[in-house]
Amino acid sequence: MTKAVLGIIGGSGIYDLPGLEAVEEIKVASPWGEPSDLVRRGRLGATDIVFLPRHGRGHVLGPSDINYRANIDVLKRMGVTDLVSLSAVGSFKGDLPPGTFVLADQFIDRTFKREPSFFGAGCVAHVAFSHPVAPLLQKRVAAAAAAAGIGHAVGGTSVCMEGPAFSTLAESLFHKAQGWDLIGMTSMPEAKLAREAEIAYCFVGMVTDFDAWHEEAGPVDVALVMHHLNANADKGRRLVARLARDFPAEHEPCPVGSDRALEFAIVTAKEQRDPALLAKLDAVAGRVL
Ligand SMILES: CSC[C@H]1O[C@H](OP(=O)(O)O)[C@H](O)[C@@H]1O
Ligand SMILES: Nc1ncnc2[nH]cnc12
Repeated sequence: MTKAVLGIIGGSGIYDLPGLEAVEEIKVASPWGEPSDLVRRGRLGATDIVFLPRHGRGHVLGPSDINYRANIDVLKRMGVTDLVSLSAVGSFKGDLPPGTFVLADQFIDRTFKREPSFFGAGCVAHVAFSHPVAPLLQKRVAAAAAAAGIGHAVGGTSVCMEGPAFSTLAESLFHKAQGWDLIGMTSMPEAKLAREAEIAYCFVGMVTDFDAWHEEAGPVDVALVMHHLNANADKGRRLVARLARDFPAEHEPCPVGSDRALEFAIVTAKEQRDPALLAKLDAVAGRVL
């Protein structure tokens, strides 16, 4: 029996959660470096919430500057069992227009400048990741979106680019031609690291634009993103409030194994493991080390 703690990562436009009660701001130290900001712990009704703005307050970090490992590590240290990631995304589908919340459940990783794992030389691990999103958490988020009257779609593939520049027209047409649904800059390696930390993960892509492919809408720029971001941010906060209302007190075991991903993942022989790396893994992998 594990007490559920709901983590929320706020993306562009979501730097706080105004409804949070009994809020404490906590500087959580991480052996993985500096997280994006102080974490804010509080309650929404009966649910414990831990909030972290991905880009930091004032949006000081770009997508390649974020220390994704430190962010996931501090959320784990705060007891987060279930994590909802809010993210502004572009859409490749005419029927997923700006304002739609898309609960994508597959990712394509096209990043190349980020640390993708807590593990490596001295403690090698390979987690299963065929189903990166936790279905029960996703079901709860979808139910909350429906109850809050937020237009949403369940399922889809989101490609994560390095950025920070948006895509060229050729890249956008290429991504669209693959049949992918969304594009963003932050789902990777966030979702991979959440899996390594045995945290159930649900991605909410809040559509702000049609990237560069749409002839009438014209190519994406920050002004367009910001225009839709503010309305999306209010809906994102409403979604979290509705989700927290009925969130179970106990973490629900994940049918795809998000919460026990390390059970058989570590392959380095016990006597060969590097004590310095093991010390850094205390929160993420303490359960199995
Ligand atoms: C401000 S537009 C591009 C920026 O917005 C998205 O951020 P997030 O995923 O944190 O909402 C996108 O990934 C880029 O980082
Ligand atoms: N079109 C786009 N490409 C990448 N990241 C985004 N975030 C919001 N819109 C985006």
